[in-house]
Amino acid sequence: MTDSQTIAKILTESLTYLLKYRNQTVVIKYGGNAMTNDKVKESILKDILLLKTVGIKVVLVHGGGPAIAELLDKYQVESQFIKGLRYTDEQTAHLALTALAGAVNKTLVQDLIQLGGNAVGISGIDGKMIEAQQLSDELGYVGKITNINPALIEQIVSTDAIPVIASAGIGRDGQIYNINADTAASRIAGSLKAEQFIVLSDVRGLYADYPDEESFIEKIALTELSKLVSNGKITDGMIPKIEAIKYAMEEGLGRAVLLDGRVPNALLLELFTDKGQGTLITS
Ligand SMILES: Nc1ncnc2c1ncn2[C@@H]1O[C@H](COP(=O)(O)OP(=O)(O)O)[C@@H](O)[C@H]1O
Ligand SMILES: CC(=O)N[C@@H](CCC(=O)OP(=O)(O)O)C(=O)O
Repeated sequence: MTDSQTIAKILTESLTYLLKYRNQTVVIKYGGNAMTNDKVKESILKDILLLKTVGIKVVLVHGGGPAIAELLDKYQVESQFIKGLRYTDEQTAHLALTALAGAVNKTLVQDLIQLGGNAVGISGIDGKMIEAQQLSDELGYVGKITNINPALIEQIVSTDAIPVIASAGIGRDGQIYNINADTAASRIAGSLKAEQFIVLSDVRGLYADYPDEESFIEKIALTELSKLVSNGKITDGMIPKIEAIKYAMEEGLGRAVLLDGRVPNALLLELFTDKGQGTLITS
């Protein structure tokens, strides 16, 4: 078969999937660790643009842990994580917002536009999209999400632009909170009643005994997941991801996928082929 015949065959075969996902909402959480390599980032953003171009309602929610860490370092502010969440004092809250809603958010928008698409960058503060209150005294200004107002996201989705959302929240009193991006993304996916929630990270997916390759999990149901959590097999940054997915599933989310953003075209392979790539979590 010639190259062009192969391309035509692939396009024809993808028709089933294109029809399946057209007009469906797909929320993608893009973690900061899968942003640090420019090639990986370009591949992810190209996939996201392709999804939008074929009529999928794509919503991008991003983190930026490494960018926050870099800014904190610059200002010599020490940072510590408690169960995967960053202790956030006033200065940390300010710098986290500066990094996430500033450079990270706007660079993603810039990149999507440079690649030929369109995007609108906002944070959870805009339009009171993510309402929050203090999660605990222990964590300072880390927010617990009390409500999601999805109207602004829906408005952007109805245009040619992809909403690019930085995780931050606002209290009733106007206090700004630092919100873990996995939590923000899963709650947004739940509130939009998304058909797919995809978490892009720098790990292949979920392991029953991380990092033992043999223990990689292709598919797991929510009930089994709870057992892994209580057995202490999920640690660090994986804790908020799993907690977030569990919560969103209790709210009605049907399935979520933990995907390795470092794999070229991971999103296309996941959505447009039979063979899933990462770990599929079902409700
Ligand atoms: N059971 C597990 N399976 C997979 N990863 C795990 C597990 N437990 C802990 N982790 C850690 O969670 C990390 C992913 O979370 P994180 O670094 O916060 O990603 P991101 O910045 O993309 O949100 C992995 O790189 C791994 O070190
Ligand atoms: C409360 C809390 O931990 N907030 C996170 C927000 C960014 C984030 O979640 O970024 P990743 O997705 O890259 O990890 C933080 O300060 O790092």
